[in-house]
Amino acid sequence: MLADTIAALSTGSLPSGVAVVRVSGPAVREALRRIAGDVPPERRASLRSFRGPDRRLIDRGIALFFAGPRSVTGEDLAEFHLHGGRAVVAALLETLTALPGMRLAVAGEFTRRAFENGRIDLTEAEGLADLLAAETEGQRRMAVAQAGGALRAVYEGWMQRLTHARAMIEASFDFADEGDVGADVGADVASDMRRLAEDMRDHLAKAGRGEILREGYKVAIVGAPNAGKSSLLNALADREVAIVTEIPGTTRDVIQATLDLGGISVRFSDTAGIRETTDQIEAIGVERAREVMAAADLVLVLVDPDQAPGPLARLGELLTHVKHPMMLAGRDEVVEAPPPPHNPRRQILTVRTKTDMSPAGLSAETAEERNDVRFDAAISTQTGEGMVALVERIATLAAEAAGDPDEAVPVRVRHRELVSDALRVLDQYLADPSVPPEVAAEMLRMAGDRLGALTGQVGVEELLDVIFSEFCIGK
Ligand SMILES: Nc1nc2c(c(=O)[nH]1)N(C=O)[C@@H](CNc1ccc(C(=O)N[C@@H](CCC(=O)O)C(=O)O)cc1)CN2
Ligand SMILES: Nc1nc2c(ncn2[C@@H]2O[C@H](COP(=O)(O)OP(=O)(O)OP(=O)(O)O)[C@@H](O)[C@H]2O)c(=O)[nH]1
Ligand SMILES: [Mg+2]
Repeated sequence: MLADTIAALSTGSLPSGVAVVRVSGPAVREALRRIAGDVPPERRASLRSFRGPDRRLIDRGIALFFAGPRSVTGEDLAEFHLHGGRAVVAALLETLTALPGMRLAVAGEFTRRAFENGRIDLTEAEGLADLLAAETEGQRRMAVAQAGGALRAVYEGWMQRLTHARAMIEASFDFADEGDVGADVGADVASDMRRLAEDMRDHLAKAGRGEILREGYKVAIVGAPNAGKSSLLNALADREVAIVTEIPGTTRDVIQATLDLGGISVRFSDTAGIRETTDQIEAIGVERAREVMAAADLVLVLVDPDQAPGPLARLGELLTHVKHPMMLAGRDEVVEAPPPPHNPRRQILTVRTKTDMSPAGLSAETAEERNDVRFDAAISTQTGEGMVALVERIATLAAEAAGDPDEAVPVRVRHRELVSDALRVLDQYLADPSVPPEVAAEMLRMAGDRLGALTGQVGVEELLDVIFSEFCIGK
């Protein structure tokens, strides 16, 4: 596969000001000679006429040549910078793919070659994928750190410690008959492995933060029908995402809008008003609201204090629901379906809505009295009152939950699972470090293999297609 030379448009959709076509592999020099007339000096922008097989001019543009292994892919690599017209790019790609050994690249293939040639490890490749997908400053910072080797450094550091420990143990059983070296080595090794297990536990404790940065901080907007949930979503998104009417039970599905709050992607979900209902469609909506609530990082519980205090209109009762999302009101039994994974970091903010409508007499205190719970915020989507304060509050909570984007934390489920696997084996060893040295060494090898799978050194062949297909063509 690496024998092929690959070509692709690496810049965005056409037409564009300039388009960059990248070519990587053994036929690069020949392609440059045929199309640009010569192999330009390495790593220098050179103006050339690009010509087709008939020697006719395709375009005049910039050619760049990177000799392997000093290139992104580790192979000979050329870039053709041309005018970004559809026919211009099509003519160049046609000329290129007509050359022997040349074909179009598949998605992620340049990056995959960088990996296969040892230029980057798997966590760096994942970081690049995230960098291309980054939409907020937090996502960009996290991805650029990971693409630059922040996670790789952590995992390779751990692997080195495991390898060192194993070497010490293996040396001890080679020289076991030369006095009591073995016992001392065992104690030293066990104490460093205990520290390593702690480092892994700290790292795992931060997994949620990476996932929040990468996938977004999830905010559920819940409350009784007509509380003003969809109005809040629309006000936040600054457009009519959800239908708003004065009829209770308007929203039946989960409606989402994503905002960039201080560099963190925050995903708001508007939900169906929670109440007992015989309407089958609405009931499904209520069920979905519970699921969204359970998985959220933050639940905004909205209450319109003027609303007739019917079932679940009172905040106290509603909160019981929010805290136990899978329990149905007025029923003792838990819903049959297995509860969705309950987010342990979940926070709750109570929000009083429609402050513009409250009769003059209904002070905040009275509103709280009526609802037997105090409100964290009070808003009117009509006048905008309280909106800035609420958004700031959410932004602060999101920033706290996401933590420092520059710190190397596990960002994918894959990272969390493999580190957990490694830690499990290590803990097993630590539970009884006095096992025979052969067994101890084998356990440490197993833990190291799990980390090797993280960086792509060990048994990940099946995974590679999945990871690299995430990229666009030309990357
Ligand atoms: N035109 C262009 N811009 C681009 C890229 C590209 O491929 N082409 N990149 C695509 O991702 C990024 C830059 N990444 C790059 C990473 C390494 C090397 C490189 O030549 N590395 C060699 C030499 C290092 C040196 O001399 O400092 C090496 O690592 O050995 C080039 C670009 C973003 N901008
Ligand atoms: N005066 C005033 N009316 C509001 C405010 N927010 C919402 N409303 C009105 O309250 C009614 C219900 O608003 P929605 O946003 O649809 O309420 P909801 O919670 O999404 O309702 P369901 O989807 O039925 O659960 C509509 O008539 C809105 O115009 C507000 O801040 N002030
Ligand atoms: Mg609604």
